[in-house]
Amino acid sequence: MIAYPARSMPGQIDHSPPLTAKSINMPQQQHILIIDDEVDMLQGLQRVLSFELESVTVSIVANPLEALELISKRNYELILLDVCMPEMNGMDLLVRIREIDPHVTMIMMTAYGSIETAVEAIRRGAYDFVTKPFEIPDLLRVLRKGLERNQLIRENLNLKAKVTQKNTFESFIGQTPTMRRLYDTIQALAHTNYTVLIRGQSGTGKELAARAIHDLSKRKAHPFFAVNCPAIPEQLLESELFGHKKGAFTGADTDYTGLFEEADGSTLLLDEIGDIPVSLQTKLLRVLQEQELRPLGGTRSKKINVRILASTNQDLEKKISERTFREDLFYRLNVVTVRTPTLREIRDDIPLLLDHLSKQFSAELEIPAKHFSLASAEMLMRRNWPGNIRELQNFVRRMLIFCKEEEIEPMHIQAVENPGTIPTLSEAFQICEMPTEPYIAARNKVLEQFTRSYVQNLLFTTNGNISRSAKMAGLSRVAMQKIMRRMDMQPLNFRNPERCPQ
Ligand SMILES: Nc1ncnc2c1ncn2[C@@H]1O[C@H](COP(=O)(O)OP(=O)(O)OP(=O)(O)O)[C@@H](O)[C@H]1O
Repeated sequence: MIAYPARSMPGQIDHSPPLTAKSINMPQQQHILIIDDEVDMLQGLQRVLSFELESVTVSIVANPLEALELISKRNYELILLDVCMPEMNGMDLLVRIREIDPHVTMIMMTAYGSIETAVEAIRRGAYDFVTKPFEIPDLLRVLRKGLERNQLIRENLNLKAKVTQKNTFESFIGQTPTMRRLYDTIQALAHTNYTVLIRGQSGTGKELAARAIHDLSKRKAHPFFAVNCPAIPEQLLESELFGHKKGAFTGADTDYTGLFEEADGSTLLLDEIGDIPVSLQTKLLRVLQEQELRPLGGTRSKKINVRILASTNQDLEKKISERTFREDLFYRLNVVTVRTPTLREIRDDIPLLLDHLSKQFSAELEIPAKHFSLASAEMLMRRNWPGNIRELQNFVRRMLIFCKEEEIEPMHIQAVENPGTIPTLSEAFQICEMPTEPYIAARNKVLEQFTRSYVQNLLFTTNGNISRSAKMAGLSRVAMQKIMRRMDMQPLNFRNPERCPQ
Protein backbone atom coordinates (compact mmCIF):
# COMPACT_ATOMS: atom_id res chain seq x y z
CA MET A 1 0.00 0.00 0.00
CA ILE A 2 1.26 3.47 -0.71
CA ALA A 3 1.29 6.37 1.65
CA TYR A 4 1.03 9.75 0.02
CA PRO A 5 4.13 11.78 0.64
CA ALA A 6 3.46 15.22 2.03
CA ARG A 7 4.40 16.88 -1.23
CA SER A 8 1.81 14.94 -3.12
CA MET A 9 -1.11 16.05 -1.02
CA PRO A 10 -3.96 17.80 -2.78
CA GLY A 11 -3.11 21.26 -3.96
CA GLN A 12 0.62 20.71 -4.04
CA ILE A 13 1.14 17.95 -6.44
CA ASP A 14 1.00 19.00 -10.02
CA HIS A 15 1.95 22.24 -11.67
CA SER A 16 0.57 21.53 -15.11
CA PRO A 17 -2.75 23.25 -15.84
CA PRO A 18 -5.66 21.46 -14.21
CA LEU A 19 -7.50 18.98 -16.34
CA THR A 20 -10.91 20.38 -17.08
CA ALA A 21 -13.64 19.33 -19.41
CA LYS A 22 -13.13 22.58 -21.30
CA SER A 23 -9.35 22.44 -21.60
CA ILE A 24 -9.37 19.21 -23.58
CA ASN A 25 -12.86 19.60 -24.94
CA MET A 26 -14.24 16.71 -22.95
CA PRO A 27 -17.80 15.76 -22.15
CA GLN A 28 -19.01 17.45 -18.98
CA GLN A 29 -18.38 14.55 -16.62
CA GLN A 30 -15.99 11.66 -17.05
CA HIS A 31 -15.95 8.49 -14.97
CA ILE A 32 -12.93 6.64 -13.67
CA LEU A 33 -13.20 3.25 -11.96
CA ILE A 34 -10.40 2.04 -9.69
CA ILE A 35 -10.18 -1.67 -8.93
CA ASP A 36 -7.92 -2.81 -6.13
CA ASP A 37 -8.42 -5.21 -3.23
CA GLU A 38 -6.75 -2.80 -0.76
CA VAL A 39 -9.62 -0.71 0.54
CA ASP A 40 -7.48 1.96 2.26
CA MET A 41 -5.58 2.52 -0.94
CA LEU A 42 -8.84 2.76 -2.90
CA GLN A 43 -10.34 5.33 -0.57
CA GLY A 44 -7.16 7.39 -0.54
CA LEU A 45 -6.93 7.43 -4.32
CA GLN A 46 -10.60 8.30 -4.64
CA ARG A 47 -10.18 11.29 -2.35
CA VAL A 48 -7.08 12.63 -4.10
CA LEU A 49 -8.19 12.04 -7.67
CA SER A 50 -11.67 13.49 -7.04
CA PHE A 51 -9.98 16.62 -5.77
CA GLU A 52 -7.35 16.88 -8.49
CA LEU A 53 -9.29 15.90 -11.57
CA GLU A 54 -11.99 18.39 -12.39
CA SER A 55 -15.19 17.08 -13.99
CA VAL A 56 -14.21 13.53 -13.17
CA THR A 57 -16.17 11.15 -10.96
CA VAL A 58 -14.04 8.53 -9.32
CA SER A 59 -15.66 5.23 -8.31
CA ILE A 60 -13.89 2.46 -6.45
CA VAL A 61 -14.48 -1.26 -6.13
CA ALA A 62 -12.49 -3.90 -4.29
CA ASN A 63 -13.98 -7.01 -5.85
CA PRO A 64 -13.16 -7.83 -9.49
CA LEU A 65 -16.47 -9.61 -10.08
CA GLU A 66 -18.40 -6.62 -8.80
CA ALA A 67 -16.22 -4.49 -11.04
CA LEU A 68 -17.25 -6.54 -14.08
CA GLU A 69 -20.88 -6.07 -13.16
CA LEU A 70 -20.44 -2.29 -12.86
CA ILE A 71 -18.62 -2.11 -16.20
CA SER A 72 -21.33 -4.07 -17.98
CA LYS A 73 -23.92 -1.58 -16.67
CA ARG A 74 -22.26 1.72 -17.53
CA ASN A 75 -19.45 3.21 -19.56
CA TYR A 76 -16.25 4.31 -17.82
CA GLU A 77 -13.83 6.59 -19.57
CA LEU A 78 -10.88 5.04 -17.77
CA ILE A 79 -10.21 2.05 -15.53
CA LEU A 80 -7.25 1.86 -13.19
CA LEU A 81 -6.68 -1.68 -11.96
CA ASP A 82 -4.25 -3.60 -9.86
CA VAL A 83 -2.45 -6.65 -11.20
CA CYS A 84 -2.42 -8.60 -7.92
CA MET A 85 -5.82 -9.39 -6.49
CA PRO A 86 -6.79 -12.59 -4.67
CA GLU A 87 -10.20 -13.14 -6.35
CA MET A 88 -8.99 -12.68 -9.90
CA ASN A 89 -5.67 -11.96 -11.47
CA GLY A 90 -5.58 -8.40 -12.89
CA MET A 91 -4.42 -9.74 -16.26
CA ASP A 92 -7.47 -12.00 -16.58
CA LEU A 93 -9.68 -9.17 -15.38
CA LEU A 94 -8.21 -6.93 -18.08
CA VAL A 95 -9.20 -9.45 -20.75
CA ARG A 96 -12.74 -9.80 -19.32
CA ILE A 97 -13.16 -6.01 -19.26
CA ARG A 98 -12.02 -5.80 -22.88
CA GLU A 99 -14.74 -8.28 -23.84
CA ILE A 100 -17.36 -6.00 -22.27
CA ASP A 101 -15.97 -2.70 -23.53
CA PRO A 102 -13.31 -3.11 -26.23
CA HIS A 103 -12.54 0.62 -26.29
CA VAL A 104 -12.13 1.51 -22.63
CA THR A 105 -8.74 2.90 -21.60
CA MET A 106 -7.15 0.73 -18.93
CA ILE A 107 -4.12 1.54 -16.80
CA MET A 108 -2.48 -1.18 -14.73
CA MET A 109 -0.86 -0.80 -11.34
CA THR A 110 2.04 -3.24 -11.18
CA ALA A 111 4.63 -4.03 -8.51
CA TYR A 112 7.91 -2.16 -8.75
CA GLY A 113 10.46 -3.92 -10.92
CA SER A 114 8.06 -6.34 -12.63
CA ILE A 115 8.62 -4.96 -16.07
CA GLU A 116 7.62 -8.29 -17.71
CA THR A 117 4.19 -7.94 -16.10
CA ALA A 118 3.85 -4.41 -17.39
CA VAL A 119 4.80 -5.46 -20.90
CA GLU A 120 2.36 -8.34 -20.74
CA ALA A 121 -0.41 -5.96 -19.58
CA ILE A 122 0.18 -3.70 -22.57
CA ARG A 123 0.27 -6.70 -24.89
CA ARG A 124 -3.16 -7.67 -23.56
CA GLY A 125 -4.60 -4.27 -24.23
CA ALA A 126 -3.74 -1.97 -21.30
CA TYR A 127 -2.94 1.56 -22.41
CA ASP A 128 -0.22 2.23 -19.83
CA PHE A 129 1.00 1.20 -16.38
CA VAL A 130 2.24 2.75 -13.16
CA THR A 131 4.57 0.91 -10.79
CA LYS A 132 3.81 0.79 -7.09
CA PRO A 133 4.61 2.66 -4.98
CA PHE A 134 3.96 5.65 -7.19
CA GLU A 135 4.04 9.38 -6.76
CA ILE A 136 0.66 11.03 -7.23
CA PRO A 137 1.94 13.53 -9.84
CA ASP A 138 3.19 10.60 -11.92
CA LEU A 139 -0.15 8.87 -11.62
CA LEU A 140 -2.00 12.07 -12.55
CA ARG A 141 0.14 12.49 -15.64
CA VAL A 142 -0.63 8.96 -16.82
CA LEU A 143 -4.32 9.38 -16.04
CA ARG A 144 -4.53 12.66 -17.96
CA LYS A 145 -2.91 11.07 -20.98
CA GLY A 146 -5.32 8.15 -20.67
CA LEU A 147 -8.35 10.45 -20.47
CA GLU A 148 -7.18 12.37 -23.52
CA ARG A 149 -6.67 9.16 -25.46
CA ASN A 150 -10.10 8.02 -24.41
CA GLN A 151 -11.56 11.29 -25.58
CA LEU A 152 -10.00 10.85 -29.03
CA ILE A 153 -11.18 7.27 -29.30
CA ARG A 154 -14.74 8.13 -28.25
CA GLU A 155 -14.87 11.04 -30.69
CA ASN A 156 -13.69 8.77 -33.44
CA LEU A 157 -16.26 6.14 -32.49
CA ASN A 158 -18.98 8.77 -32.37
CA LEU A 159 -18.10 9.88 -35.87
CA LYS A 160 -18.13 6.30 -37.07
CA ALA A 161 -21.44 5.69 -35.28
CA LYS A 162 -22.93 8.75 -36.98
CA VAL A 163 -21.92 7.41 -40.39
CA THR A 164 -23.29 3.95 -39.55
CA GLN A 165 -26.46 5.49 -38.19
CA LYS A 166 -26.93 7.46 -41.39
CA ASN A 167 -26.42 4.34 -43.48
CA THR A 168 -28.61 2.26 -41.19
CA PHE A 169 -31.50 4.63 -41.31
CA GLU A 170 -31.03 5.18 -45.03
CA SER A 171 -32.77 1.85 -45.59
CA PHE A 172 -35.77 3.42 -43.86
CA ILE A 173 -37.70 6.05 -45.76
CA GLY A 174 -39.89 8.41 -43.80
CA GLN A 175 -39.68 11.74 -42.03
CA THR A 176 -43.03 11.87 -40.25
CA PRO A 177 -42.90 12.30 -36.47
CA THR A 178 -44.04 8.67 -36.16
CA MET A 179 -41.04 7.46 -38.16
CA ARG A 180 -38.69 9.76 -36.29
CA ARG A 181 -39.93 8.32 -33.01
CA LEU A 182 -39.22 4.85 -34.38
CA TYR A 183 -35.63 5.83 -35.25
CA ASP A 184 -35.12 7.28 -31.77
CA THR A 185 -36.45 4.13 -30.12
CA ILE A 186 -34.26 1.89 -32.26
CA GLN A 187 -31.23 3.99 -31.49
CA ALA A 188 -31.87 3.98 -27.76
CA LEU A 189 -32.42 0.22 -27.69
CA ALA A 190 -29.42 -0.59 -29.86
CA HIS A 191 -27.07 0.27 -27.01
CA THR A 192 -28.73 -2.14 -24.61
CA ASN A 193 -28.83 -5.91 -24.53
CA TYR A 194 -32.58 -6.05 -23.90
CA THR A 195 -34.75 -8.60 -25.61
CA VAL A 196 -37.09 -6.65 -27.86
CA LEU A 197 -40.47 -7.65 -29.21
CA ILE A 198 -41.13 -5.91 -32.53
CA ARG A 199 -44.83 -5.72 -33.28
CA GLY A 200 -46.56 -4.49 -36.38
CA GLN A 201 -48.66 -5.53 -39.34
CA SER A 202 -47.16 -7.46 -42.21
CA GLY A 203 -44.89 -5.38 -44.45
CA THR A 204 -44.36 -2.54 -41.97
CA GLY A 205 -40.59 -3.02 -41.62
CA LYS A 206 -40.26 -5.27 -38.56
CA GLU A 207 -37.26 -7.08 -39.99
CA LEU A 208 -35.76 -3.79 -41.12
CA ALA A 209 -36.10 -2.48 -37.53
CA ALA A 210 -34.42 -5.62 -36.15
CA ARG A 211 -31.49 -5.22 -38.55
CA ALA A 212 -31.15 -1.56 -37.59
CA ILE A 213 -31.01 -2.46 -33.87
CA HIS A 214 -28.22 -4.93 -34.65
CA ASP A 215 -26.34 -2.57 -37.00
CA LEU A 216 -26.27 0.17 -34.39
CA SER A 217 -25.25 -2.13 -31.55
CA LYS A 218 -21.87 -3.25 -30.23
CA ARG A 219 -22.57 -6.59 -31.91
CA LYS A 220 -22.55 -5.13 -35.41
CA ALA A 221 -19.17 -6.67 -36.31
CA HIS A 222 -20.89 -10.07 -36.25
CA PRO A 223 -23.40 -11.13 -38.91
CA PHE A 224 -27.09 -10.67 -38.09
CA PHE A 225 -29.12 -13.89 -37.87
CA ALA A 226 -32.85 -14.27 -38.55
CA VAL A 227 -35.11 -17.27 -38.63
CA ASN A 228 -38.64 -17.29 -39.96
CA CYS A 229 -40.23 -19.65 -37.44
CA PRO A 230 -43.34 -20.78 -39.40
CA ALA A 231 -41.27 -21.41 -42.54
CA ILE A 232 -39.50 -24.35 -40.88
CA PRO A 233 -41.42 -27.56 -40.09
CA GLU A 234 -41.93 -28.15 -36.38
CA GLN A 235 -39.69 -31.28 -36.29
CA LEU A 236 -36.80 -29.37 -37.87
CA LEU A 237 -37.20 -26.10 -36.02
CA GLU A 238 -35.87 -27.46 -32.74
CA SER A 239 -32.64 -28.65 -34.42
CA GLU A 240 -32.40 -25.48 -36.42
CA LEU A 241 -32.57 -23.35 -33.28
CA PHE A 242 -30.75 -25.43 -30.69
CA GLY A 243 -28.68 -27.85 -32.81
CA HIS A 244 -28.30 -31.59 -32.27
CA LYS A 245 -25.68 -34.18 -31.52
CA LYS A 246 -24.89 -37.09 -33.80
CA GLY A 247 -27.33 -39.94 -33.10
CA ALA A 248 -29.85 -37.68 -31.30
CA PHE A 249 -32.57 -39.08 -33.58
CA THR A 250 -32.82 -41.28 -36.64
CA GLY A 251 -31.04 -39.51 -39.45
CA ALA A 252 -28.85 -37.35 -37.22
CA ASP A 253 -25.62 -38.54 -38.83
CA THR A 254 -23.46 -35.67 -37.67
CA ASP A 255 -23.44 -32.97 -35.01
CA TYR A 256 -25.43 -29.93 -36.12
CA THR A 257 -24.80 -26.41 -34.81
CA GLY A 258 -28.06 -24.58 -34.14
CA LEU A 259 -28.73 -20.91 -34.81
CA PHE A 260 -28.42 -19.96 -31.14
CA GLU A 261 -24.84 -21.21 -31.13
CA GLU A 262 -24.03 -19.76 -34.56
CA ALA A 263 -25.29 -16.41 -33.41
CA ASP A 264 -23.10 -16.43 -30.28
CA GLY A 265 -21.88 -12.86 -29.76
CA SER A 266 -24.44 -11.54 -32.23
CA THR A 267 -28.17 -10.92 -32.62
CA LEU A 268 -30.83 -13.46 -33.54
CA LEU A 269 -34.27 -12.43 -34.81
CA LEU A 270 -37.05 -14.93 -34.19
CA ASP A 271 -39.38 -13.77 -36.93
CA GLU A 272 -43.11 -14.56 -36.54
CA ILE A 273 -42.57 -15.78 -32.99
CA GLY A 274 -46.35 -16.17 -32.57
CA ASP A 275 -46.18 -19.28 -34.73
CA ILE A 276 -43.59 -21.15 -32.70
CA PRO A 277 -45.04 -24.50 -31.50
CA VAL A 278 -45.93 -24.69 -27.80
CA SER A 279 -43.53 -27.64 -27.37
CA LEU A 280 -40.61 -25.42 -28.39
CA GLN A 281 -41.77 -22.42 -26.39
CA THR A 282 -40.76 -24.16 -23.14
CA LYS A 283 -37.27 -24.89 -24.42
CA LEU A 284 -36.90 -21.37 -25.78
CA LEU A 285 -37.94 -19.93 -22.44
CA ARG A 286 -35.27 -21.98 -20.68
CA VAL A 287 -32.56 -20.81 -23.06
CA LEU A 288 -33.61 -17.19 -22.61
CA GLN A 289 -33.74 -17.48 -18.82
CA GLU A 290 -30.48 -19.31 -18.37
CA GLN A 291 -28.54 -18.07 -21.39
CA GLU A 292 -27.48 -21.68 -21.74
CA LEU A 293 -27.99 -24.11 -24.54
CA ARG A 294 -28.09 -27.88 -24.66
CA PRO A 295 -28.34 -29.32 -28.19
CA LEU A 296 -30.77 -32.20 -28.83
CA GLY A 297 -29.15 -35.40 -27.58
CA GLY A 298 -26.42 -33.42 -25.82
CA THR A 299 -25.41 -34.03 -22.22
CA ARG A 300 -23.73 -30.71 -21.49
CA SER A 301 -25.05 -27.17 -21.49
CA LYS A 302 -23.07 -24.35 -23.02
CA LYS A 303 -23.19 -20.69 -22.05
CA ILE A 304 -24.24 -18.48 -24.94
CA ASN A 305 -24.28 -14.74 -25.44
CA VAL A 306 -26.99 -14.01 -27.99
CA ARG A 307 -29.21 -10.97 -28.12
CA ILE A 308 -32.73 -12.08 -28.97
CA LEU A 309 -35.15 -9.97 -30.96
CA ALA A 310 -38.59 -11.38 -31.77
CA SER A 311 -41.20 -10.09 -34.16
CA THR A 312 -44.87 -10.77 -34.67
CA ASN A 313 -47.95 -9.45 -36.41
CA GLN A 314 -50.22 -11.56 -34.22
CA ASP A 315 -52.29 -10.77 -31.18
CA LEU A 316 -50.11 -12.58 -28.65
CA GLU A 317 -52.35 -11.58 -25.72
CA LYS A 318 -55.22 -13.41 -27.46
CA LYS A 319 -52.98 -16.42 -28.07
CA ILE A 320 -52.11 -16.41 -24.36
CA SER A 321 -55.80 -16.45 -23.42
CA GLU A 322 -56.30 -19.31 -25.90
CA ARG A 323 -53.33 -21.07 -24.29
CA THR A 324 -51.40 -21.32 -27.56
CA PHE A 325 -48.67 -18.97 -26.38
CA ARG A 326 -46.90 -19.17 -23.01
CA GLU A 327 -47.47 -16.10 -20.88
CA ASP A 328 -44.05 -16.42 -19.20
CA LEU A 329 -42.35 -16.54 -22.61
CA PHE A 330 -44.31 -13.47 -23.66
CA TYR A 331 -43.02 -11.49 -20.67
CA ARG A 332 -39.49 -12.78 -21.19
CA LEU A 333 -39.53 -11.64 -24.84
CA ASN A 334 -41.45 -8.46 -24.30
CA VAL A 335 -38.87 -6.63 -22.17
CA VAL A 336 -39.37 -3.70 -24.51
CA THR A 337 -41.81 -3.35 -27.40
CA VAL A 338 -41.14 -1.57 -30.66
CA ARG A 339 -44.14 -0.89 -32.89
CA THR A 340 -43.69 -0.44 -36.62
CA PRO A 341 -46.41 1.85 -38.02
CA THR A 342 -48.86 0.92 -40.76
CA LEU A 343 -48.57 2.81 -44.02
CA ARG A 344 -51.82 4.49 -43.12
CA GLU A 345 -50.24 5.91 -39.96
CA ILE A 346 -47.39 7.40 -42.00
CA ARG A 347 -49.44 8.41 -45.04
CA ASP A 348 -47.61 11.74 -45.24
CA ASP A 349 -44.48 9.74 -46.07
CA ILE A 350 -46.13 8.20 -49.16
CA PRO A 351 -44.81 10.87 -51.62
CA LEU A 352 -41.27 10.29 -50.29
CA LEU A 353 -41.71 6.54 -50.55
CA LEU A 354 -43.09 6.79 -54.11
CA ASP A 355 -40.14 8.89 -55.13
CA HIS A 356 -37.61 6.57 -53.51
CA LEU A 357 -39.20 3.35 -54.74
CA SER A 358 -39.64 4.55 -58.34
CA LYS A 359 -35.96 5.55 -58.47
CA GLN A 360 -34.88 2.27 -56.87
CA PHE A 361 -37.00 0.04 -59.11
CA SER A 362 -36.33 2.00 -62.33
CA ALA A 363 -32.65 1.34 -61.70
CA GLU A 364 -33.30 -2.32 -60.88
CA LEU A 365 -35.47 -2.79 -63.97
CA GLU A 366 -32.99 -0.79 -66.07
CA ILE A 367 -35.73 1.42 -67.48
CA PRO A 368 -35.81 5.22 -67.80
CA ALA A 369 -36.79 6.98 -64.58
CA LYS A 370 -40.51 7.64 -64.11
CA HIS A 371 -42.23 9.57 -61.41
CA PHE A 372 -45.63 9.94 -59.84
CA SER A 373 -47.44 13.26 -60.38
CA LEU A 374 -48.69 15.25 -57.41
CA ALA A 375 -52.27 14.23 -58.21
CA SER A 376 -51.23 10.55 -58.19
CA ALA A 377 -49.38 10.92 -54.91
CA GLU A 378 -52.41 12.62 -53.39
CA MET A 379 -54.67 9.88 -54.64
CA LEU A 380 -52.38 7.15 -53.32
CA MET A 381 -52.20 8.84 -49.93
CA ARG A 382 -55.95 8.32 -49.66
CA ARG A 383 -55.82 4.63 -50.32
CA ASN A 384 -55.83 1.89 -47.75
CA TRP A 385 -52.75 -0.26 -47.96
CA PRO A 386 -53.49 -3.43 -46.02
CA GLY A 387 -50.15 -4.90 -47.14
CA ASN A 388 -48.34 -1.71 -46.07
CA ILE A 389 -44.95 -0.82 -47.58
CA ARG A 390 -44.56 -4.23 -49.20
CA GLU A 391 -47.87 -3.67 -51.05
CA LEU A 392 -46.73 -0.17 -52.07
CA GLN A 393 -43.48 -1.66 -53.39
CA ASN A 394 -45.40 -4.17 -55.55
CA PHE A 395 -47.72 -1.41 -56.76
CA VAL A 396 -44.80 0.82 -57.81
CA ARG A 397 -43.10 -2.08 -59.62
CA ARG A 398 -46.36 -2.82 -61.51
CA MET A 399 -46.77 0.81 -62.48
CA LEU A 400 -43.20 1.12 -63.73
CA ILE A 401 -43.58 -1.97 -65.87
CA PHE A 402 -47.01 -1.31 -67.34
CA CYS A 403 -47.23 2.47 -67.51
CA LYS A 404 -45.52 3.88 -70.58
CA GLU A 405 -45.64 7.54 -69.54
CA GLU A 406 -42.75 9.25 -67.80
CA GLU A 407 -45.09 11.08 -65.40
CA ILE A 408 -47.58 8.70 -63.85
CA GLU A 409 -51.03 10.34 -63.55
CA PRO A 410 -54.13 9.00 -61.79
CA MET A 411 -55.61 7.99 -65.13
CA HIS A 412 -52.56 5.84 -65.86
CA ILE A 413 -52.95 4.15 -62.52
CA GLN A 414 -56.62 3.55 -63.28
CA ALA A 415 -55.72 2.21 -66.71
CA VAL A 416 -53.16 -0.24 -65.29
CA GLU A 417 -55.44 -1.35 -62.46
CA ASN A 418 -58.62 -1.57 -64.56
CA PRO A 419 -57.44 -1.93 -68.14
CA GLY A 420 -59.89 -0.66 -70.77
CA THR A 421 -62.08 1.48 -68.50
CA ILE A 422 -60.62 4.90 -69.25
CA PRO A 423 -59.50 6.15 -72.67
CA THR A 424 -56.11 7.74 -72.34
CA LEU A 425 -55.63 11.27 -73.61
CA SER A 426 -53.09 10.04 -76.13
CA GLU A 427 -55.77 7.67 -77.48
CA ALA A 428 -58.16 10.62 -77.76
CA PHE A 429 -55.61 12.73 -79.63
CA GLN A 430 -54.82 10.02 -82.16
CA ILE A 431 -57.85 11.36 -84.07
CA CYS A 432 -56.02 14.66 -84.61
CA GLU A 433 -52.94 12.92 -85.93
CA MET A 434 -54.97 11.04 -88.55
CA PRO A 435 -57.79 13.44 -89.62
CA THR A 436 -60.34 11.11 -91.18
CA GLU A 437 -63.45 12.99 -89.96
CA PRO A 438 -64.80 16.50 -90.62
CA TYR A 439 -63.25 19.13 -88.29
CA ILE A 440 -66.32 19.84 -86.10
CA ALA A 441 -67.07 16.15 -85.50
CA ALA A 442 -63.39 15.36 -84.76
CA ARG A 443 -63.11 18.34 -82.38
CA ASN A 444 -66.27 17.33 -80.51
CA LYS A 445 -65.06 13.77 -80.22
CA VAL A 446 -61.68 14.84 -78.81
CA LEU A 447 -63.36 17.32 -76.47
CA GLU A 448 -65.82 14.68 -75.32
CA GLN A 449 -63.01 12.22 -74.64
CA PHE A 450 -60.90 14.89 -72.98
CA THR A 451 -63.78 15.89 -70.67
CA ARG A 452 -64.59 12.27 -69.84
CA SER A 453 -60.96 11.46 -69.10
CA TYR A 454 -60.46 14.68 -67.11
CA VAL A 455 -63.54 14.26 -64.92
CA GLN A 456 -62.96 10.55 -64.38
CA ASN A 457 -59.44 11.29 -63.20
CA LEU A 458 -60.73 13.96 -60.87
CA LEU A 459 -63.36 11.69 -59.40
CA PHE A 460 -60.89 8.90 -59.05
CA THR A 461 -58.48 11.21 -57.27
CA THR A 462 -61.12 12.45 -54.84
CA ASN A 463 -62.65 9.03 -54.33
CA GLY A 464 -65.93 10.18 -55.93
CA ASN A 465 -66.27 13.40 -53.96
CA ILE A 466 -68.14 15.84 -56.26
CA SER A 467 -67.47 19.01 -54.22
CA ARG A 468 -63.71 18.39 -54.06
CA SER A 469 -63.60 17.48 -57.75
CA ALA A 470 -65.44 20.71 -58.64
CA LYS A 471 -63.06 22.72 -56.49
CA MET A 472 -59.99 21.16 -58.07
CA ALA A 473 -61.42 21.81 -61.57
CA GLY A 474 -62.35 25.41 -60.74
CA LEU A 475 -66.02 24.67 -61.51
CA SER A 476 -69.16 25.03 -59.43
CA ARG A 477 -70.60 21.89 -57.90
CA VAL A 478 -73.69 22.29 -60.11
CA ALA A 479 -71.56 22.53 -63.28
CA MET A 480 -69.68 19.40 -62.25
CA GLN A 481 -72.90 17.51 -61.60
CA LYS A 482 -74.21 18.60 -65.01
CA ILE A 483 -71.13 17.21 -66.79
CA MET A 484 -71.38 14.01 -64.82
CA ARG A 485 -75.05 13.57 -65.73
CA ARG A 486 -74.27 14.20 -69.39
CA MET A 487 -71.49 11.64 -69.29
CA ASP A 488 -73.58 9.23 -67.23
CA MET A 489 -71.03 9.08 -64.43
CA GLN A 490 -72.00 7.85 -60.95
CA PRO A 491 -69.83 8.99 -58.00
CA LEU A 492 -70.24 5.52 -56.49
CA ASN A 493 -68.33 4.00 -59.39
CA PHE A 494 -65.28 5.98 -58.29
CA ARG A 495 -65.44 5.08 -54.64
CA ASN A 496 -63.05 2.42 -53.65
CA PRO A 497 -63.96 0.84 -50.30
CA GLU A 498 -60.28 -0.02 -49.86
CA ARG A 499 -59.46 3.65 -49.90
CA CYS A 500 -60.09 5.99 -47.01
CA PRO A 501 -63.50 7.52 -46.57
CA GLN A 502 -63.63 11.11 -47.66
N1 LIG B 1 -39.85 2.74 -43.70
C1 LIG B 1 -39.45 2.01 -44.74
N2 LIG B 1 -38.76 2.58 -45.73
C2 LIG B 1 -38.36 1.87 -46.80
N3 LIG B 1 -38.60 0.56 -46.98
C3 LIG B 1 -39.28 -0.06 -46.01
C4 LIG B 1 -39.74 0.61 -44.84
N4 LIG B 1 -40.40 -0.28 -44.08
C5 LIG B 1 -40.35 -1.44 -44.72
N5 LIG B 1 -39.68 -1.32 -45.88
C6 LIG B 1 -39.44 -2.36 -46.87
O1 LIG B 1 -40.65 -3.10 -46.96
C7 LIG B 1 -40.37 -4.49 -47.12
C8 LIG B 1 -41.03 -5.24 -45.98
O2 LIG B 1 -40.31 -4.94 -44.79
P1 LIG B 1 -40.05 -6.05 -43.68
O3 LIG B 1 -39.78 -7.39 -44.30
O4 LIG B 1 -39.05 -5.51 -42.73
O5 LIG B 1 -41.49 -6.06 -43.03
P2 LIG B 1 -42.09 -7.04 -41.93
O6 LIG B 1 -42.93 -6.20 -41.03
O7 LIG B 1 -40.98 -7.84 -41.31
O8 LIG B 1 -43.02 -7.95 -42.83
P3 LIG B 1 -43.59 -9.44 -42.52
O9 LIG B 1 -44.29 -9.39 -41.19
O10 LIG B 1 -44.52 -9.68 -43.63
O11 LIG B 1 -42.38 -10.34 -42.53
C9 LIG B 1 -38.86 -4.64 -47.14
O12 LIG B 1 -38.43 -4.66 -48.49
C10 LIG B 1 -38.39 -3.38 -46.45
O13 LIG B 1 -37.11 -3.01 -46.92
